[in-house]
Amino acid sequence: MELTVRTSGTYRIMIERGCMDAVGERAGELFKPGAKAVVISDSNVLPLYGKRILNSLEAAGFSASLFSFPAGEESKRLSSIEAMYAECAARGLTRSDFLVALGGGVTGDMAGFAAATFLRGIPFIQIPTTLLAQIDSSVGGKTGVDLPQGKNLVGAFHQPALVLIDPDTLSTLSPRYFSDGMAEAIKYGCIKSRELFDMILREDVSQKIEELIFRCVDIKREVVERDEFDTGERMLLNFGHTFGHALEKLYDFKKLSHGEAVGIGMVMMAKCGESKGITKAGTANEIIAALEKYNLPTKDEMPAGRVIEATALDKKNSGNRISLILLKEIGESFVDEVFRGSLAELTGVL
Ligand SMILES: NC(=O)c1ccc[n+]([C@@H]2O[C@H](COP(=O)([O-])OP(=O)(O)OC[C@H]3O[C@@H](n4cnc5c(N)ncnc54)[C@H](O)[C@@H]3O)[C@@H](O)[C@H]2O)c1
Ligand SMILES: O=C(O)C(=O)C[C@@H](O)[C@H](O)[C@H](O)COP(=O)(O)O
Ligand SMILES: [Zn+2]
Repeated sequence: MELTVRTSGTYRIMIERGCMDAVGERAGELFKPGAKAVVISDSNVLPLYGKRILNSLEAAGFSASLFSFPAGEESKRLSSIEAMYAECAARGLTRSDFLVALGGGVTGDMAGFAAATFLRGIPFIQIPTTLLAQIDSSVGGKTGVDLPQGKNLVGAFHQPALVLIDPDTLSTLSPRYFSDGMAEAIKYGCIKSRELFDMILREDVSQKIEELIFRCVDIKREVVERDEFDTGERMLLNFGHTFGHALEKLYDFKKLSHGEAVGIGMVMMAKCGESKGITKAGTANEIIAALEKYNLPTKDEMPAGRVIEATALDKKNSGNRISLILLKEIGESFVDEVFRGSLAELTGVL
């Protein structure tokens, strides 16, 4: 299966078992013979797949090397980017060379940010190896890192030159991180497709993984093509993230994974919408059922007041107003800008 994304950069997304071994050949269509490549991966993924990527790039005539950082969200910080710059400089990368992000969303977001900023921008390829990265983070060009003050507070838009999605890599992924990706899949159903939501809720998605990836990525492609720089419709992809990101930050990026936090955030937002009569009654319970099917948490003990307070640095704030992503019902979402002060009245609902 294949898709093309037409944004500030136009690029192909391939969804095919084993396609990571074709990275050299595919890169050969984009970069000059002999170009240098630094493959960026984390300490779990590099030993699993690093050599295959290196072999494929070298067989195609590229001069490739591997760079890894300690796995986990806690590594998604500026000091890791500095280490990546040092590696790029040590290898003498120029603007005709490229990076390869091999791993989950943490790897993709950071390698993408290093690529966006080293020499003011060099190209990069995404080879996502988690379900979350395959259905969401590898596409659309949001790159960046967390700060202790909040999630993804530093970053850049930088589209990849190519995305190679190899569903075979999911065979080594832990059940926790498979579930993590399912939270973002549930998000796509919530914001854009009742049919996708029903498939996720009622069918065995492990038997239809390519279809699931294709459907999610195709939704993301459509949204990002219409609003690459996140000024309107793209904010819908942030459903569940306002409270989700706040929770991740409140636990110092340690307790909850991104998907777990977003799942809780989606339930909270659906409850807010129901309490205001905006969201169809019963929607929060439908989301809870979908999350439970994939062993995801549906609530957290963090006091609602603290969660609301921690949304102060959310990027959807503008002056004293914040854009919330709400559902009319499963499959239909919209952006609603409200006064931040009005969030306080939600504490009783959450
Ligand atoms: N840029 C975007 O549009 C976007 C979208 C969604 C999420 N994100 C970001 O993505 C990050 C979460 O991504 P994630 O859930 O992939 O986390 P992750 O990159 O930390 O990967 C999760 C864990 O799985 C391991 N792993 C990865 N692939 C594996 C494989 N095939 N086999 C065995 N282990 C493997 C990793 O080493 C890690 O321990 C968050 O920082 C989030 O903010 C970005
Ligand atoms: O691509 C987008 O746009 C998204 O919002 C996708 C989200 O799933 C993802 O978590 C993204 O990194 C959130 O971005 P942020 O702008 O809220 O930091
Ligand atoms: Zn997300």
